[in-house]
Amino acid sequence: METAYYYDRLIHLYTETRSDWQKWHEAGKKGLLACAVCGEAVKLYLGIKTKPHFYHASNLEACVMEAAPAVKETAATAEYEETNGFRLPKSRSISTTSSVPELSFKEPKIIKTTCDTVTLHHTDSQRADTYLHALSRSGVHLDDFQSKAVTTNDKAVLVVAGAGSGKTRVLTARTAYLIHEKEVDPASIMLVTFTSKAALEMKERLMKYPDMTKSIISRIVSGTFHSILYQILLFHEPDKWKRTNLLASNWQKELALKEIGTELGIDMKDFPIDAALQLIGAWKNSLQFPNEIKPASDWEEKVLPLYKKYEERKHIKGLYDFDDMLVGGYYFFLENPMILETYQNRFSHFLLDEFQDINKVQYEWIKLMSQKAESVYAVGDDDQAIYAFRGSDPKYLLDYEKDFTNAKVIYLQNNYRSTNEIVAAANEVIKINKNRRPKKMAATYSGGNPLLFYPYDEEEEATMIVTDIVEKIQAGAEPKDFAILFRTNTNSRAMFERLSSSSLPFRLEQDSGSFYSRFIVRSMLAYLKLAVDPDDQHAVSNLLPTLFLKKSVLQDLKALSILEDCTLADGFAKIKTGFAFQESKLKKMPAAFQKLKSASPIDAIAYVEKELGFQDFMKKRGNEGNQWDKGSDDLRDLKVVAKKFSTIAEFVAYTDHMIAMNTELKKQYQDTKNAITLTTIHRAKGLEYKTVYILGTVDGSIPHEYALEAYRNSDTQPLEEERRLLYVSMTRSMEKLYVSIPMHLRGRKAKTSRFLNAVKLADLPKDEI
Ligand SMILES: Nc1ncnc2c1ncn2[C@@H]1O[C@H](COP(=O)(O)OP(=O)(O)OP(=O)(O)O)[C@@H](O)[C@H]1O
Repeated sequence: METAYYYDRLIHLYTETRSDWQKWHEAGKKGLLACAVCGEAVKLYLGIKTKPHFYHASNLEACVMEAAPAVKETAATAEYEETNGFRLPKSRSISTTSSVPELSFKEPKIIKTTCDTVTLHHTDSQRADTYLHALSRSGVHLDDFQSKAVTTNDKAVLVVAGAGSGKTRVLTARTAYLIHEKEVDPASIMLVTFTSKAALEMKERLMKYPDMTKSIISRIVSGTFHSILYQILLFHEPDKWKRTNLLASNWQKELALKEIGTELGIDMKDFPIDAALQLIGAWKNSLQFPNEIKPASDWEEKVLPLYKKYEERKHIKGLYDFDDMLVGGYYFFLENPMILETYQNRFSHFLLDEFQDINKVQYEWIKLMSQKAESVYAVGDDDQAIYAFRGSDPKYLLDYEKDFTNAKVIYLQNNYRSTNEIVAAANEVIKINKNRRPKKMAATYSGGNPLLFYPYDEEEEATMIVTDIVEKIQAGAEPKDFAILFRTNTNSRAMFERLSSSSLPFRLEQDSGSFYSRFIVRSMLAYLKLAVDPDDQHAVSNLLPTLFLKKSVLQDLKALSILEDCTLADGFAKIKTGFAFQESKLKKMPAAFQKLKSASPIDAIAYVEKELGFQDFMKKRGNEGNQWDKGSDDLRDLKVVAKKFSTIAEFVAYTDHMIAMNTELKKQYQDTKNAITLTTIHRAKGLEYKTVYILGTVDGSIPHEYALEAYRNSDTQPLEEERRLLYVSMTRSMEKLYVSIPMHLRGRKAKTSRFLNAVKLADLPKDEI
């Protein structure tokens, strides 16, 4: 059915405003839609594959579309007119006979792949080595590439392990092989992993290998660069590196930077400290020290003095952070050649995981340590290098043969994780990158094609995904089978909200707080909150910076409200700042709050923006900060939500509820193993899921706007890293991959990610709908 009653208005799906579908979907859930034939409650179906339609919640076959009356009345369009400072929607009549609007439902497409684009590499059961025989008998099968990688005798080896090619298997088998077949003392093996979890996982896997014992495994030196170096430093310089001197938490570093910034006269309120710390970390990991840096942008210029003082402060106070473990460790060995020699003599075999994400200090340290080693064995995938912003550099993997003479490079090109169709599509995307080792992954089994779908915007995207997950769970899937991947935390807002209002268990893997607590968002919401509650102190303190007023004005307002018996909102008119222009602006505030009270949230936001100086504030403050998050994006995102509400009271109550849910749900599902994963692509690295959804695959999101900006300035590296991010996200999927291409993002028309130009599309086969 394509028609239904919304209250007493007859609506038609394919002749009315496309942007209303989400509103109607929600109305259906609240029982506000009725069948145009029988009057029974109906809902609006918004899923990925099947065309949207109204359906009876109780009986699917109850009425047929033909019986529905024709739509005659007028419908709102996306056009607006200005009245008294508010933007109000203009009405325009349409009829059922009008042509289908531009934004009708866009059918999903599949990524077309031909089976001969990838050929399966054959595996070989002939094992020359006794230990590999034993491994095979115990269930650890290795293909030809893997066997070759495990048994190589070369001194410097680079295993280029494509996505899902079993690098963990190879690393663990290689470790066991060295011990059992080559009789290497486990204590002379150093196994470096990207995370402590990976080190633990490898030890657990090793336990299942033939002739492995706990005591053998415990003698292997394994862990992250940080943990290994820290143990060494703690052993040699226990006082300097004692635990109590560590700035272990982010908040400790943030506090230090905040104090330094204030000392330097920088306004640190809402300064993006996390991004500054990230840049400082990247500099340190690339062994760039404050006096040598030539800032390459305004942002770098801003952070450089903070970096300098931050280092000085730690030095004076005898403190250190995680990056110091690496830099300190490297210089410790440079300055103590005798100790260096002891370690060089001790470690004969270095095994290095995730080599594509190694940074300069780690690399230099390994080169130093391994000068006398029998083998340096690096495993990584240049197509999965995604940590440049932290100082990692794939060039070490790309230039391996230049740095390690006579290095042998072995490729693992069988992907055991994903279907042929997913692997082929991912190959097509990544092969456009120039800065890579050419390779082509081959899959080991076939399945369904990856699918592209086209929601109207991020709201509809979230709804479609939830519908799809619910259907799959009803058909037997489990919540843990699903991952929803997004580029940056702000891309997860709508998805988080939709999952929160469903009963699906999900885990949000992110550190940042709620979208509604972000600087620009809470500043704008402060106006709306004061319109609803003129005595909301919290709102006043969030609003003051937008009017360029000091924090202390809150105290003045409180005093005024008592002395003059008025609300805090009315008090604005009586504030004395000493600047005539500012005071005359403040005088208008109480009337403005009154006006806002009766406006719809979207009109109210437009009014605050244009009439109350918020746009000026945004220009001066909102876009401050780093290249990833922009205040203007947040405001546009807020408008997308605002459109869904007709009163400010409802809207602000919703935002408060979402802030509470952010904390609540994090706690609720923290330990639930069987939950949907909602995570950034970065955090999904190394993981695999049966079904993966990629959100917002449009230009400006993937690739991120900062990479496009760099590209416009002739720097292609960030764009290549963004392409790798798409590759990593595609290859997390084992069986089903859904790529979402919203037609609008943050209220603006969006364009399909340029990365998808590399794939060929076809219609979804009828039997798959
Ligand atoms: N020879 C093999 N035969 C069958 N399955 C294998 C083989 N090698 C690896 N696998 C399986 O393939 C999957 C992918 O392996 P693994 O997670 O080690 O890949 P990876 O190289 O680390 O992937 P990525 O780099 O994409 O995270 C795992 O489920 C693993 O058990």
